[in-house]
Amino acid sequence: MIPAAGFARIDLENVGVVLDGRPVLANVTASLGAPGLVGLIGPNGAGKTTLLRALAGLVASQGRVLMNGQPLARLSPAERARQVAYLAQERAVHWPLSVREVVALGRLPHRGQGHDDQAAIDRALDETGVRAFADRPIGHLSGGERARVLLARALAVEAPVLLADEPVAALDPHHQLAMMGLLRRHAEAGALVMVVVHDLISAARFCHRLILLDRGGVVADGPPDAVLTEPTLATHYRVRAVFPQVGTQALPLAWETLGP
Ligand SMILES: Nc1ncnc2c1ncn2[C@@H]1O[C@H](COP(=O)(O)OP(=O)(O)OP(=O)(O)O)[C@@H](O)[C@H]1O
Repeated sequence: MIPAAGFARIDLENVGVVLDGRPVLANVTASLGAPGLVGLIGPNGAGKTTLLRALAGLVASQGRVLMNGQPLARLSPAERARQVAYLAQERAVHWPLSVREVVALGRLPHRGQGHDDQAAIDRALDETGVRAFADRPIGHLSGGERARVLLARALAVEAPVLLADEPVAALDPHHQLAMMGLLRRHAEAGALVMVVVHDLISAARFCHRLILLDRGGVVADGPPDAVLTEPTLATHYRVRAVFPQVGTQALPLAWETLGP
C-alpha cells in the first residue's frame, strides 16, 4: 500500500490533444482530489487513453495540468516518473524477464534514492497475488496473469498518482473484484488513482467519481449514480440496463466474491 503522505491533487485546465492534425481531446477541465478512485469511462475512441497518456507526459497536450498546484510539465522526467505511475492498455511484454524482474522495473525511477525497493516489490507482488509465480518468465503467463503482473509493476512505483488503462479488462470476475478493491484501497490510503473502465457495473461499484468522455470532451462528471443515468447511457453509449432471464432465473448484473 502506498504510504499516506497527504492526498494527491491534480487540476486539469482546458487540456487538449491533437493527433495527426485531428483534435482528439478538447477543453478537458477537472479538479481531482480525495477520495480518489476516479473512473474514466466512455465509448470506444472517446479519448480516454489519450487523456491518460497526456497526464503521463507521453503525448504533447495543450492547456495546463497541475499536481498539488505545480505544473506537471515542469517536473524532470525522473521526478514525473516517481510522481505519476502509468499502466498502459497494451499488455504485450517482449522482454525475456521473470515476473519479479518486471515488477522491479517499477522501481527504476527511485534508483539511487535510498528507498527500500525490495519491500515495495514484495508488497506489489503480494497485493496482486502474483508472488506464487514470481520466478516464472513473464512470457509464459496467461493474459490475465500478465495483466496482474503489469499492474504490480505500476503499483511498485508507489507514486502518489496512478493512471491505469483498463487494468481489469482481461481478468476473471473474482480477480476483477479483487483488483478494483485494491485500487480503491490505494485511493483511500492517499493515492489519486485514475482508471479507464469499460465495465460500468464495476465502475459504479468501486469508483468514487466517474468522468464520462465522448468525442474528446467531458460530457458528465460526478458520483456514479449522477453519471450513469438512463438518458446518459442512451445518449453516449446507446445502451440501456436490462435484467436478463434464463428460464425462470434472472441473471445477476453484479457479482460477490466468495473468498480470497
Ligand atoms: N496516433 C494517433 N493518430 C491519430 N489519431 C489517433 C491516434 N491515436 C488515437 N487516435 C484517435 O484518437 C481518438 C481517441 O483514441 P483513444 O485511444 O484515446 O480512445 P479511447 O477512449 O481510449 O478508446 P477505447 O475505448 O477504444 O480504448 C480515436 O478516434 C483514435 O482513433
